[in-house]
Amino acid sequence: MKKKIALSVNAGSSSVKVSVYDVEFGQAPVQLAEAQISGLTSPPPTLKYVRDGKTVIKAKEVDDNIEGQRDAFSLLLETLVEDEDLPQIKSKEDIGIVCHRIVHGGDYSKPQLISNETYEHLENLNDLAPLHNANSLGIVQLCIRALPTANNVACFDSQFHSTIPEHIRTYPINRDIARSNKLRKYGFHGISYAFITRSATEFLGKEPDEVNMIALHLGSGASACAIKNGKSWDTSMGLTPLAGLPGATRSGSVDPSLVFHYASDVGKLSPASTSELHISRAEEILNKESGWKALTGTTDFGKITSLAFSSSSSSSSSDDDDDDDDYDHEVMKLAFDLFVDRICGFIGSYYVSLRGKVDALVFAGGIGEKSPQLRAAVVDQISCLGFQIDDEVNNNEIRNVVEEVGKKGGLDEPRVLVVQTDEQFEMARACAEDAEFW
Ligand SMILES: Nc1ncnc2c1ncn2[C@@H]1O[C@H](COP(=O)(O)OP(=O)(O)O)[C@@H](O)[C@H]1O
Ligand SMILES: CC(=O)OP(=O)(O)O
Ligand SMILES: [Mg+2]
Repeated sequence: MKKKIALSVNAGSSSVKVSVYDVEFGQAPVQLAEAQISGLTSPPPTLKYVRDGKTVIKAKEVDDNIEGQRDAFSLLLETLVEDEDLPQIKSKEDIGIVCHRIVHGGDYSKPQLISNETYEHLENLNDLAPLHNANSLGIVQLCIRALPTANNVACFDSQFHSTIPEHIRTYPINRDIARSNKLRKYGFHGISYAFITRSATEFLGKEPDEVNMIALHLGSGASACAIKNGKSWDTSMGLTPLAGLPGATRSGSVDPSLVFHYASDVGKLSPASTSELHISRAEEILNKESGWKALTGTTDFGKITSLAFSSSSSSSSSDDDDDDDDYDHEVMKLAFDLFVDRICGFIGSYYVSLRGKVDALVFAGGIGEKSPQLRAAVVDQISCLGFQIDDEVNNNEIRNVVEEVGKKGGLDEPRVLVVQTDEQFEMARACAEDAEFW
């Protein structure tokens, strides 16, 4: 009977989450601890640490030396190794497997043990996920050096979407160039969609190949996914994680010509390019200088929501303060309404693409799980399709992995669920099942 301690590392665009599992080959991983640093795009970043299901550190501000995902990971690893009440990791040698979330996996259709060859292959994909892949590979490098006894495994966000049919994943461009440059829809957040699909299918009491859903992963990066017979049928992100819905610093889909009218130097390499990541000004503008940050000045959608719903005629002491409050309220409401509009656009399109056979709409990700206002606004706009929110349940704190927030209507009426997605668990689960990583 083989047992190992596994770390699952999820480097998102605004956070790094690391979970520790006791893993037995072929069995479901058992979580021992979870540490995360969030708010990397809205400093100061904060550290949260949970051991044995109990919160040890709730939201400790960490100092400004945390420059990015790699620094955040170092601090998380230190937190775990130095915790005397986590006896399973007394030293770094106790860690047997590290599962890394790699957002762009190109054509890989299963997780890969990271050898020199895989690493080089993945490096070539860095430019196609400019907020993710190079950061994750930085963490992989650190693990190779700091944890020499561990197997490093790459798990891909794009893998779940390998089932998208050709007519949906193809862009209407020259076919030879598309083939040679591998230009097609890949799709991301797939580790999360795999978790969502299994959890929601079990909750609905259906067989895996008989469930149709529209799932929304709404976090710093946001996407929608149409799931047909348990498999990805379409998703809103594309060749890169820029397409589709807007995000914390991303524009989402805009007219492709827009960027050429935005500034004159957009074809040039950005000064922020490094030897690991080549990024043009155009990509930098649309990936890092747009989205909620550009529109409202904050990447925190919780703040956007509360200001959007605050009264615009507050009784501030001066006229200037009143003007500021009005501006905040107006621009936050604009951002909120814009997001609802774009999300509903995808739901409508996927509802038709799935021929109206939809068992459930699922909300997940930081915003999907924590914003009852957003869920209510979306469901209200799509009520013509039969979706209905239960206001009382929707406003309660979400405690279980899957919770129903829709009104329980007739048998044929689509359900509305919230899934507390867990990408770290999904990666550890996949690694526990594959003998190659043991
Ligand atoms: N109470 C809240 N209401 C709305 N949005 C929230 C709330 N709390 C956190 N968020 C949003 O969730 C986002 C983080 O989502 P998450 O999925 O954890 O991010 P990442 O993409 O880094 O993995 C934050 O950017 C924040 O905007
Ligand atoms: C793919 C993606 O955008 O991921 P995240 O939301 O974690 O940044
Ligand atoms: Mg994420």
